[in-house]
Amino acid sequence: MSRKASDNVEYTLRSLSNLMGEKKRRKQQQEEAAAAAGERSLIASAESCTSINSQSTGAGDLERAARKQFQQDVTPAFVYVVSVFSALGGFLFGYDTGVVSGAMLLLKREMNLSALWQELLVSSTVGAAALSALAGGVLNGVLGRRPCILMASLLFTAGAVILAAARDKETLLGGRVVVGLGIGIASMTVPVYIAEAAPPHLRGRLVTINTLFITGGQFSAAVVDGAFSYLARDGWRYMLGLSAVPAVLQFLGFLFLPESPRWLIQKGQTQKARRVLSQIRGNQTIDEEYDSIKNSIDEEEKEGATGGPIIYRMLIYPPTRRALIVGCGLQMFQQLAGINTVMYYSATILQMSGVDDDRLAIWLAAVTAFTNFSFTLLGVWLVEKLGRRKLTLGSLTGTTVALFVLALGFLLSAQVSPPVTFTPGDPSGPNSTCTQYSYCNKCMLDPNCGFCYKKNGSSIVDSSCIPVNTESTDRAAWGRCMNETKSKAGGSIWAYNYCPTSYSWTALLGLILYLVFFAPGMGPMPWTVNSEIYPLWARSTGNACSSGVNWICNVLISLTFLHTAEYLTYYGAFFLYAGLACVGLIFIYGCLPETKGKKLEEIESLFESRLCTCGASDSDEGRYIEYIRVKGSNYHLSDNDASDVE
Ligand SMILES: O[C@H]1[C@H](O)[C@@H](O)[C@H](O)[C@@H](O)[C@H]1O
Repeated sequence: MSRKASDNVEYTLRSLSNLMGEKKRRKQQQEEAAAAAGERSLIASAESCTSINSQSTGAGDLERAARKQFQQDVTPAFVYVVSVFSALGGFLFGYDTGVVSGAMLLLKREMNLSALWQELLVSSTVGAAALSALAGGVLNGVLGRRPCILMASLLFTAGAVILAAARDKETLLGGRVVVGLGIGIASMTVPVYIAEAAPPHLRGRLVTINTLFITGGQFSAAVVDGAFSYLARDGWRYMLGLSAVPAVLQFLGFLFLPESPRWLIQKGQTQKARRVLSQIRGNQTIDEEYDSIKNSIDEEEKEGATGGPIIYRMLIYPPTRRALIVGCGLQMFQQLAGINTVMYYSATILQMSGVDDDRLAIWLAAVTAFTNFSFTLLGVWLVEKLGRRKLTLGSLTGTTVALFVLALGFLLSAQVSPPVTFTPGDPSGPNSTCTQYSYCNKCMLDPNCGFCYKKNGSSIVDSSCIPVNTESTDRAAWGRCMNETKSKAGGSIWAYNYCPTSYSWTALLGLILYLVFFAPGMGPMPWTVNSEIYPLWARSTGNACSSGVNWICNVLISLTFLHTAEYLTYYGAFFLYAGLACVGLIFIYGCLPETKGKKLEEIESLFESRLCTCGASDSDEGRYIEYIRVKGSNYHLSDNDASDVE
């Protein structure tokens, strides 16, 4: 800022302080008293005051200048360091869930893995993550956030070492379970830790960075998969073992990073909490924030004296019960909208669209992961501009449309599905089911069969339906497509899981649209919103439950996709996801309140009215409360009302 400009700001800030005058101080005293009795009244006063504020443009300018000044000196670099080191947990979550698909291509050959073992290696991680996310609630409450993050990084490191050194499939399974335990704990702890350390005006952005790291981890995994796929032997050891690097980095970083100040206050370690809070707030006075956290904890303790397990107390207390329903609902709809099916089957979708080279498909899958990553970046930018509610609603609307486009793509492809024109003799006997199908779409829906064809220009010739090789779906059990080498100039092409048609590009369009819309909102918001909607006493348990729901629905959707497609066909499955996304849209429209800019201690009041009327309060922009600091003194933005400026 130039000297002149900064003088101006100083001048306006000084005038603003003067304007506040005696009346301001009196009002502050009243507010402190009100704060001790609960902070509800602040919201009401903010509602009325903001409308008066908007009448005075001059006051608006002053506010803006003051806010700018405030934001400049409240965001010390340390809070970013804390967030980035925590978000390495998100990176490992993404890397370890993403890397397995590429590693599997090599592993299944080298270790001769059956389909059951392949499925076990993929889903054991997700299953273990579901269990440890649920258990993470207790661990977080008892041990604190920092030991849980340290524990997760140790598990990630141990898992990576076990996997890289594995000699048999049983050890691989053990390693995948250890990694899954780390993922579950990290997925529920990291967002909570960041939310508790962040200042309110940056909280959404910093927590969303964690999801950026998740999708960044998935993208890095895709690149590593691509690079090591050229290594015929032991490539998978590097793919699976490389995650030890960020895991060790996180472990070392967290040896020096502090515990969450809110957890420390809750456990009565107030001196330490003060030290940590001033460390992460840099040059700012922390008294107001400290008192507000302390008051709300004292109040919670008085109210929560009823005893019993936390989950029981959450369920009998309406605001936390509602928050839990909203949090779990968001996580459930994130998975029911099919993100991991789309990511997992992106290779198939790409092949459908005419990519018939394996290597190219692997690299294009990296492009898909990159789209997910780069549009999550858009979410990081939008979350503090649009707010959580608008971002989630916009994102899910687009995602639903994309799912319909995907479904239509599969439907059109099925309708113009190429016929079987060539029926070679089956060496195992004449009655193989595959050779009895007369169209590709029937053939592709049978998991035991694949479509083998040649291309003459753009038309499909010499097409047959052949049983798939029991060891690898990459080739036919016998005949022209037995060899994995693909198409190349006039050769035969093996299509497993898809049919080549001229409408295949609609599926590619659907895929791109899906990621563009899903990534900025539905990807990160369930994690972000869950990190902020529970009061402190219920935060670990609430996040444990909602993360558990996320992982359980993840297993459910990815494991049932193939069967769903078999019963309902591919387009039927995507129509089903689109339908579920519509239900999610209604739920979010009705039930998700806006939490942008609010202090964690204020958010509970958003769930005080009946469930699914909270969405309505979003239009009430007057509920927005912001604290700004002018020349070292804290004051409430709503104090700048007409009577102060007269
Ligand atoms: O928020 C994340 C992200 O969207 C990932 O891409 C997805 O794989 C995860 O399941 C989800 O929880």
